[in-house]
Amino acid sequence: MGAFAADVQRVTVLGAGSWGTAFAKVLGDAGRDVTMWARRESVAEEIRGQHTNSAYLPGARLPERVTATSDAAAALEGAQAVVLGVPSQSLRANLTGWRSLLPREAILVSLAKGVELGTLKRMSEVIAELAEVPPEEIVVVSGPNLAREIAVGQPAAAVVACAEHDRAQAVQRATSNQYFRPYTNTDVVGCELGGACKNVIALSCGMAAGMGLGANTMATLITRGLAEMARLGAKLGADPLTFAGMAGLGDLVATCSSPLSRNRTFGERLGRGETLAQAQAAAGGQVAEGVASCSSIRELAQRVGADMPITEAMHRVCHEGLDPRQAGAELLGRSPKHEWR
Ligand SMILES: NC(=O)C1=CN([C@@H]2O[C@H](COP(=O)(O)OP(=O)(O)OC[C@H]3O[C@@H](n4cnc5c(N)ncnc54)[C@H](OP(=O)(O)O)[C@@H]3O)[C@@H](O)[C@H]2O)C=CC1
Ligand SMILES: O=C(CO)COP(=O)(O)O
Repeated sequence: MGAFAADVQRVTVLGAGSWGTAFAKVLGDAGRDVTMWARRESVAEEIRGQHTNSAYLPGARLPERVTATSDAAAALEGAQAVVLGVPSQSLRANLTGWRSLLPREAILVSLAKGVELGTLKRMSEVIAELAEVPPEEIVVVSGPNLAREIAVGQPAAAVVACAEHDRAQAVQRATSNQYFRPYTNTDVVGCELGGACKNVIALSCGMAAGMGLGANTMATLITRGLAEMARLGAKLGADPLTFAGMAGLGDLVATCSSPLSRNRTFGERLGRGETLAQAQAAAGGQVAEGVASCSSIRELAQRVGADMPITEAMHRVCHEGLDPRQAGAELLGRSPKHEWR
């Protein structure tokens, strides 16, 4: 029997946005007792009193066993697992405030899909650094999990990754329910890179859609996006198979094709000719992780010598003012090459 054979019953979810809230519902529907931390007391009050989070997940109802507070210390008391559900670029600042409150034995779970600007760290690396625990102990959840679909109980699968397999299994048990099927994996690097990179590829697919382009272009971007994330993964020690799984191809297909994706929608606006500021304003404060991650992933790729032309193009469109049409022309104008070499 592994160290985590006993069930995790009390879970804290830090972050009450789209995915933090939908994930709390997944846990509640799996029979766990969940306390959420919301940055705004009004959101916590609505979750406590009405079991809804109407700003983020209209139409969804949370189980009775999910409650919320805006007091992080109260939320974290007695937690057996702590789920980090805030955006990637704010994780360090948030965790700096929470680190002294984390129960020592709690399993730490990351939901965030991004690479930190500046440090170029994956989210599990940021968590391990601030919580002062070995990186092998951090659990990552990733996969094709558009929050609004999960929140109304539409069936989906995910991957729960941790180098220590019994920790992944404990989180797998805590999140398995009638509509959510988590698989385990020990390749944390691959799962995190898949989740972060697909947001950048979703931006490119949205951009293509905004320019009126069709299925062939989408399939090309998804397939070549998969090739470039796998190249980065190979340089960083990921298992190539991971990219064919939930956190790679699975999440690419969902995010690149769904109008519910914030990254795809953001790209679509750029493709229609809106500026970065206009697209940001239209997002209404909700995070499109690919906008920051295209820069951090590009830098990581340069550091390890991985060729990532779509990511490079997205960085130049988002942050250097390159016209999306010109980006497309430049991608097509690259010198001919073999599909894999
Ligand atoms: N949405 C989805 O379908 C999925 C998202 N993810 C990933 O989960 C992570 C969280 O995303 P998601 O829940 O969708 O994000 P949202 O933008 O929907 O919500 C972010 C949440 O974090 C809070 N927050 C705390 N500190 C900050 C800060 N400094 N800046 C911004 N927000 C802050 C927000 O509070 P407030 O409400 O007060 O702004 C809000 O509760 C991301 O990395 C995302 O890629 C993964 C799978 C699915
Ligand atoms: O990660 C997601 C689906 O798996 C959510 O994607 P968006 O952040 O683009 O909405």
